[in-house]
Amino acid sequence: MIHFEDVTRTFGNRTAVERLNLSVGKGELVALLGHNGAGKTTSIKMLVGLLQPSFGQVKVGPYVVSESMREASRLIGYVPDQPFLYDKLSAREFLEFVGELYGLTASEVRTAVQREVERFQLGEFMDRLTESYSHGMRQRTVFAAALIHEPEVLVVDEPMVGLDPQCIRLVKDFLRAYADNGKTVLMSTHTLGIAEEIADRVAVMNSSRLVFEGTVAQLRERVPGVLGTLESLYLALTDVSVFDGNSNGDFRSHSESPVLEP
Ligand SMILES: Nc1ncnc2c1ncn2[C@@H]1O[C@H](COP(=O)(O)OP(=O)(O)OP(=O)(O)O)[C@@H](O)[C@H]1O
Repeated sequence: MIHFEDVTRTFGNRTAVERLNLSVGKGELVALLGHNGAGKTTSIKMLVGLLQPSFGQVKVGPYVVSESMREASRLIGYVPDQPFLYDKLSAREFLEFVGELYGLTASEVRTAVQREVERFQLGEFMDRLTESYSHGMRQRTVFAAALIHEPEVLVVDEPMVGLDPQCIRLVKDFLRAYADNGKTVLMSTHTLGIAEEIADRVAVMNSSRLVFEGTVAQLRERVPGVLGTLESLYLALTDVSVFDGNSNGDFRSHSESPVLEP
C-alpha cells in the first residue's frame, strides 16, 4: 500500500534521505526508528506530499504521490509531529471543518465526528475551544481529524510524545486495532518499547539510510551477540562500529520481508 521506491531527498548539499526502499502492506503496522536527524520526518513528509523527492518516487496504493496528490491524500491520514489546531475552534468545529475539506456530506460528517468522539473519548471537552486543551486532548483531537475520512493509510510522526500512560494505552491500542482491521500504519517513534510491543516490523534509519528492515526477531539474528530488548539491538545497529566488516552497512532483511501489493 505504501511504497518508497529508491527515494532520495537532498537539501542543498545535505542528503536527508538516501535511496530509501520500503514497503508497508495492508494490515501492517511498521515502526520507523532512528536517531535525531536520521531522515524519518523527511521520509514521512514525502509520503504525505509535503515534500517532493529529489529522486525516486513514493506510491500510495496505485498513486505516485507527487503526481496524483489529490487522489493519494484521500487515502492518507496524517498526524504530524507538531500537530496544528485552530485555537478559536472547538474540537467539534475543527472535525467538521476537516470533514468538509475531504468532501464529506453533512450527514457523513455528523456520523464521522460521532465515531471519532467515541473512539478517542473526546466527549467531555468536545465543545470547548481547543486553545484550552492539554497536550493529550490536543493529540486525541488531531488523531480524530486524521481519521475523519477513514483513510486506508495512517501515517503518524512521534505519536506518544508528552502523553500520559492512559493516553499512550489508548493510542497504542487504537494503532494496533487499525492495522488489524486491514489498514496500513506507518509510525515514526523514538519509543522503542512501543515499537516492539505493537509493530509487525521495524525499519531503522541511520544517517539518511535504511539500515535494517524486518521483525525484531530478524533484527536479533542480524546483530549477533546482542540479546534482550529492542533498545539494545537498536543501539548496536546504529553504532558506527557495527558497520565494520560490512561493506555497505546494510542490515535489511531482504529474504524474509514480504513484498506486499497495494
Ligand atoms: N527543510 C530543511 N532544510 C534543510 N535541511 C533539512 C530540512 N529538513 C530536514 N533537514 C535535514 O535533514 C536531515 C534529516 O532530518 P529529519 O527531520 O528527517 O530527521 P528525523 O529522523 O525526523 O529527526 P528527529 O528524530 O529529530 O525528528 C537532518 O540533517 C535535518 O537537519
